[in-house]
Amino acid sequence: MEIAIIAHDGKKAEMVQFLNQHKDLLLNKNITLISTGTTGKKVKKAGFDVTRLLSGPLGGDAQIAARVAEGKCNMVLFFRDPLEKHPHEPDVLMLMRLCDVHDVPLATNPATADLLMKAL
Ligand SMILES: O=C(CO)COP(=O)(O)O
Repeated sequence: MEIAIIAHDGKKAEMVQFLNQHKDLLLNKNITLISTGTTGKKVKKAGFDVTRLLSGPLGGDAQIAARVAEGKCNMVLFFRDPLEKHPHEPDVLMLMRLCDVHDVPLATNPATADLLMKAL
């Protein structure tokens, strides 16, 4: 299955920590990771195999949203930073909307993502 991982700047360290906590599961379950550009760079540096798309502000969220709409992406882990403003907020909302339209599991914080990992 394909899982998208995205983290705003203030949440990137938490994303890497989260992935490390679930490393065994992510490596053993035939899971493919995709991500927005800068998140992917950090995640790759931490030793994970990930397909990087464009950076969020340049359209990365929109690319992932398209994969959700096409039925290619099966889960989205999106650690948003609710305390920061983002120029591409419309793209962020579109991604979350399409997850709801297509009933694709979406976690926007580590606690929820943790529950989704338990369900895998
Ligand atoms: O902005 C983002 C999500 O909206 C994340 O993009 P980056 O991973 O490129 O920082």
